[in-house]
Amino acid sequence: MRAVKRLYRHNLSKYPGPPLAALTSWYRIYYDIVRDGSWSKHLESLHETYGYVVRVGPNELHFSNPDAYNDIYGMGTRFMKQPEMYSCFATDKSVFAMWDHQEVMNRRTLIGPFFSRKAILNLEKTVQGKIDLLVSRLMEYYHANKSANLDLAFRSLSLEIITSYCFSRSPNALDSKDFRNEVLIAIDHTMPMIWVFKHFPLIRKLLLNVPECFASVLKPSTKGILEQRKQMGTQIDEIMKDPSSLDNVDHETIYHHFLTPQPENVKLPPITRDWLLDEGLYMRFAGSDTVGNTCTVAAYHILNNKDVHSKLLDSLKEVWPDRETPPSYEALEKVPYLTAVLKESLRMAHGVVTPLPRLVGPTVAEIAGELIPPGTVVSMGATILHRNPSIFPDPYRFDPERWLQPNSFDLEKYLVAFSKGPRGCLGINLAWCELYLTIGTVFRRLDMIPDQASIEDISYREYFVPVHRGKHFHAYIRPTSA
Ligand code: HEM
Repeated sequence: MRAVKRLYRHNLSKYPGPPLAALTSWYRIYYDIVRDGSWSKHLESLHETYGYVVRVGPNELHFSNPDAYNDIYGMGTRFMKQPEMYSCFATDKSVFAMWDHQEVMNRRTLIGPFFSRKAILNLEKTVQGKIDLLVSRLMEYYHANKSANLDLAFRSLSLEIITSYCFSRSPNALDSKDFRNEVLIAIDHTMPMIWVFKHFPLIRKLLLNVPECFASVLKPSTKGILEQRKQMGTQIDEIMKDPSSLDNVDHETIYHHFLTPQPENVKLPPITRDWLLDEGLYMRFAGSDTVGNTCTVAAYHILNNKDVHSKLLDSLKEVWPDRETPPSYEALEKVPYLTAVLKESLRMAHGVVTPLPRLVGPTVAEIAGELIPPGTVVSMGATILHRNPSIFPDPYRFDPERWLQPNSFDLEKYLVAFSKGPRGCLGINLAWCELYLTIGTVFRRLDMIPDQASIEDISYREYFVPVHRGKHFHAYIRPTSA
């Protein structure tokens, strides 16, 4: 009876899609868990078969029409994030997982100045210092005549930057042997669990409440989450016990902002350990692999395309003639070819690969010309937009020139790696700063040669963010000649 209702008498019955998807959420579970992070790939084939709007779950629609992206995520939208998806990161109290619109706006206002362009410009020297350290670590591979794992190297760098900035602590990620830092290993073990957490929330609850003495006997994929919480919890305990300890750090941290007393009319939850822990864990996750992945994808394509590589180096030399004297971040931002390379890297890396689910309501919403009933989960994946051949011809080709044409400005609205609107990326200024300084510095100072590279090295499984598995992209390192 329920099956008949879902198929024929549901308010989404008129939308095309596989009947099994309309009947049960096990359809999605199969692609998330059994086919191990392959949902967004599958969505591409569903759109080829069923058109621009597909019923992909009993209560869920996915769109591929470019206009839909703005209707779902753009400025002025107020759709709630789908709780089932956002709770699976086990950071329920973070701004990322919150859904009350006003509360989110208050929280974003509180932390916004910490990630403003002004704050990031003040941070430039710190970021450049960490990148210089990465370059000198990579030079050790030159002296040892060994190839370096660039995936881990870039992720170690972004982890180091975000941890130093947000918490004024260093995980010493760039000092770890072969960049195998324990936080990165914990993230790698944790990410595949998100689909289990999403579809089976009871497992998440049980796991997070497991006594520490049992944590050591859990398998690595679950132990990593608990370890991460424990490490960050220790710092928060110290701060909550003695807030004046924050006076001794050399720059502001996220805690300085979160612990600032707010006017009474600003609706914010009381400061608790759980809140600070969830914010901290999410910030570290949001700020590390996203930037690291984009750098890896950039490096892979630059090094596998001689023309792009030499044009990039020539354009960098114009603003950076003396190898030992780096220009400022603001000077690098003005190098058109570097900017084009970074935009193309963001397009190919996507940022977040899982379509970001939003809940329509409280009234009917118009999305790409369709009237969608309240309670429907809607989404449109960035991969679908970034690979749309009518917007980005030959979409699998890394082609920075597409961003340098007279009408390239029109393309900007289709680059959605940072998403858009009221829930767009909060760390976007920091991300751009890291991308300019990292790719600028690494390619001005180092000449790299891929080590038996294939596109497989940057192919990914989808665990919300892309996780590059298998061999990882390696390259031999040598200094540039001048
Ligand atoms: C290349 C780098 C980055 C990319 C591509 C990226 C992408 C994104 C995307 C797509 C979202 C929306 C997620 C959603 O709606 O569920 C997001 C949100 C967010 N990002 Fe980033 N991000 C990057 C770097 C950073 C950095 C460095 C930080 C610093 C901590 C950061 C902090 C955040 C936060 C806090 C949110 C949640 C905002 C909210 O829900 O209101 N991101 N990011």
